[in-house]
Amino acid sequence: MQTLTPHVFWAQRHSEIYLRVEISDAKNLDINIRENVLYFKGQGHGAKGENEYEFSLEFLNPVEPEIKHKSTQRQVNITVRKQKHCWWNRLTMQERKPLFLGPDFDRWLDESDAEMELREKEEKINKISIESRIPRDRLKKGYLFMYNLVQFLGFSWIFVNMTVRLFILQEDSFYDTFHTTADVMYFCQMLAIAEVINPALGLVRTGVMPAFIQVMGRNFVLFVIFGSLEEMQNKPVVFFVFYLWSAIEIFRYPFYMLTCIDTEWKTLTWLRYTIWIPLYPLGVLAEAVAVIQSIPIFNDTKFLSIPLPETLGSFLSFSYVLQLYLLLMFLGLYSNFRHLYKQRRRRFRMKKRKAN
Ligand SMILES: CCCCCCCCCCCCC[C@@H](O)CC(=O)SCCNC(=O)CCNC(=O)[C@H](O)C(C)(C)COP(=O)(O)OP(=O)(O)OC[C@H]1O[C@@H](n2cnc3c(N)ncnc32)[C@H](O)[C@@H]1OP(=O)(O)O
Repeated sequence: MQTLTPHVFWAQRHSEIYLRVEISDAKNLDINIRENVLYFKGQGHGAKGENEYEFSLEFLNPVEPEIKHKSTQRQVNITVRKQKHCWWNRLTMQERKPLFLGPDFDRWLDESDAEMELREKEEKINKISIESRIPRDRLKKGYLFMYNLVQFLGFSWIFVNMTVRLFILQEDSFYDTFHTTADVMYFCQMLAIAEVINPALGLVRTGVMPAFIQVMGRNFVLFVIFGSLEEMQNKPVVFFVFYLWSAIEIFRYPFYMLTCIDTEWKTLTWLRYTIWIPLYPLGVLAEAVAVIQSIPIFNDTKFLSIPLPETLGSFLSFSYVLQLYLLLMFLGLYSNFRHLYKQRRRRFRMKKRKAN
């Protein structure tokens, strides 16, 4: 068996070199790159029958040392990655083209065609990634739409129920708000925990902290102050707290529902980003009144108080937690008021920019 040089054909793209070695049924292949030189050795069937074949090529520019090769019945295909994404003037370091080397016209492209091919490939990838995002987007919007719809229905029921009772029973309706609406309020506020989870999972573009302050603040008042103290449940303050909470939500949730279907109703947007200005401080004030009214009840009943060792006194009253909570409440009000103010400015600035 003699050692011969095979015919080798080449083509390039911006990031790769393709070599086609004209030997069929190749075996015992040893192909590697050392110091930017490709060494090829192998047995196979070429123009002069079954022989050993070998060649080497020193590349014009640096290439990656790892190569991919595949031997078929007709040829050996080699792919080498360029270190830099660029177009080469020729393949080898030596200016004169080796005699055994020629262009692979099946894969040959000039620079501008290769660029076009690259752009087409990128466009295809972008299209695929957009297409794969569409069902996920639909699912997300569907979930948010349903969530907002359920909340809207819940808070509307509370608001309408309280309004009708106010018209019919007038002041008397203040005293049984809890017994007539608490179940629905429990349901809506438990569900509202999703409002902390949604931004945490990246389902809505907003901060986790404002939602956490909002949901935890309300749930503390609802479950701890009203829910656990029967003495609080027939106080008029429940009416004011529930009325103020639901008054904002009957605008906020339909506003979100419309954003889920990429629709905007200007009046609703204005209401969502404006009526919190009087409602939020009033809501916090009503909640603060509820907390203050509950302090003597917690003190008298010792409910939720922590028993202490005798040397330190008998109980650590829950009223200390409530006093701390009152402070937190005003810090929460400040933080969320600032957040909502920023959201309002961002929203109306965006609209102005769109109008110009
Ligand atoms: C025991 C531990 C306790 C620890 C806490 C202690 C602190 C206690 C402080 C308590 C203070 C709370 C008082 C409060 O309870 C009183 C009241 O509620 S009174 C009634 C008036 N209240 C309000 O007006 C507040 C209403 N609530 C809110 O506005 C939100 O809950 C809030 C998190 C405060 C702000 O919402 P957000 O940050 O989401 O702003 P945006 O509405 O502008 O939304 C931003 C973008 O996200 C999209 N988004 C958001 N949610 C949804 C959704 N559910 N579905 C679809 N899309 C949603 C929205 O469209 C915006 O997108 P884009 O910018 O693209 O338009």
